[in-house]
Amino acid sequence: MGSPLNSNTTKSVSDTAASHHASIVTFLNEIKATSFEAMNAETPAQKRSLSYANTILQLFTEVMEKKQPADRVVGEYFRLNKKHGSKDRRVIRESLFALFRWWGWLSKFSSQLTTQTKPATWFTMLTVNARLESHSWEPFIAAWSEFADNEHALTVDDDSSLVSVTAKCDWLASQFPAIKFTTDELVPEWFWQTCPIDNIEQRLAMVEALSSRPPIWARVQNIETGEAIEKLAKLDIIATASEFFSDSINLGHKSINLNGLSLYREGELEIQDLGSQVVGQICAPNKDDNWWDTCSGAGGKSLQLRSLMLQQEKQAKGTIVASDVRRKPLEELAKRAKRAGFNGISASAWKSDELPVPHKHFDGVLVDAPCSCTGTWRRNPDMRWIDVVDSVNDKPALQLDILSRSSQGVKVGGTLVYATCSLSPLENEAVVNAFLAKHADFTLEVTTHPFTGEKATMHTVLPYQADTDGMFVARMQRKL
Ligand SMILES: C[S@@+](CC[C@H](N)C(=O)[O-])C[C@H]1O[C@@H](n2cnc3c(N)ncnc32)[C@H](O)[C@@H]1O
Repeated sequence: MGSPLNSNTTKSVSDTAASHHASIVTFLNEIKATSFEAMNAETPAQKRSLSYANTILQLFTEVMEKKQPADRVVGEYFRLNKKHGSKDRRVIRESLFALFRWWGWLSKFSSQLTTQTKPATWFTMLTVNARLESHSWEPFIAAWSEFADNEHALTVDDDSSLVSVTAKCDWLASQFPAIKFTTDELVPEWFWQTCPIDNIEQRLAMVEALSSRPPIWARVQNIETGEAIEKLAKLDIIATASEFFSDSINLGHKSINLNGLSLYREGELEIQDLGSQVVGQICAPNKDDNWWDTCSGAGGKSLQLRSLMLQQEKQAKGTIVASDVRRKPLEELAKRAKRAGFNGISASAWKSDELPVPHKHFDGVLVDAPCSCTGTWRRNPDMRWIDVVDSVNDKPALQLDILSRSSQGVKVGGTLVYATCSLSPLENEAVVNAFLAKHADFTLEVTTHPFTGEKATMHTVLPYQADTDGMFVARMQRKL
């Protein structure tokens, strides 16, 4: 990766992004103000496609205007609107998330399709969106295309030809020759400012990964991985073992009702992205170690650390203290630990700047710091359009503060691990280097990147290396 640019440049990018966002919200509200009833819907498919178009518009506008996560907005909508069946939900949900995935291109229509009315532009967006994703609800796509009243049919001869972002970009250019499209613009410009990648191939691989969904990754606990795969197969869930960690499985892309799985209810399966699992593997706790997970949230990594101890010995004496400034996630961790039947995990909330644990006490301290979460954009494509450059720039001071305070818990000879799910060197290498500059008693250790085999002191797990979220991890040791 290159080095992030200076604050003047990011300020001008930030101003441009804010004014673009405001004009998009105005555009969406203008469409909302017009009535789709004026469209001449005759067939049942046309009527239903209008209703979908309207719902998707309401939800999309709400996410963009209120800057609230799409998952929360759509979840609340379906909670309040029980009329939708499972097919309706699928069309609405998948179209909505896809709009965010391709918004870097689709948003251009708002200002550059000047020959269309605004509602017709919305139908063009929905049609192109469905084509880019190769969605299968053809009667509704055909209806959207008719309402769009386009000079082009917006069809794809062979869906299998649109497999890469480059192919999609070429198809789009062929449909709209007057508009210029590039693959870089599928993520906001500020991403490239804060996560600069000079190498063109790596840049394209990053866009490709951020424009597709990763599979559901899970960790198997208490039982053998093969046994878990067999139990899932009996329920028609095809799971495959990961080639990297013996307790990891890939559950594919279909959503799963976890509470319907006895494997999950009995604590033998925990959902955890494979990239996130790298962090526990780099911590590599010994069976009788005492670890402190200082930003535990609901404890995804606390559970992993304990599981790694128990894999070494069923009666492993090791312990984990989990801390967070929020109480609710710690309560959730207690439930998950109970479900797994894990003893040895306790909670101690941060209530002030004072350590909630003894000084120089722990064999290992994990700081999974709050961050911009750019590494999780594959799962939350909306975040790239509702977050701003400050979501990166605001974090390093807090991250350094948490890392410095947490480091006091490490005993001499003990391990300190810093991790984020950010792809930005500002939140990663720069924070570790700033910490080391003030803490001569800590030194970096060389570790091996599990996916690439590279040996280095700091690793960024890139989403395209093993079809995961992005993560950063660095391991240090206290010398004095
Ligand atoms: C990246 S998330 C942790 C995810 C978690 N470790 C997991 O594996 O599921 C960061 C966590 O840091 C917590 N946090 C935010 N500010 C904090 C602070 N000043 N001190 C400690 N934790 C903080 C947040 O509440 C959040 O749960």
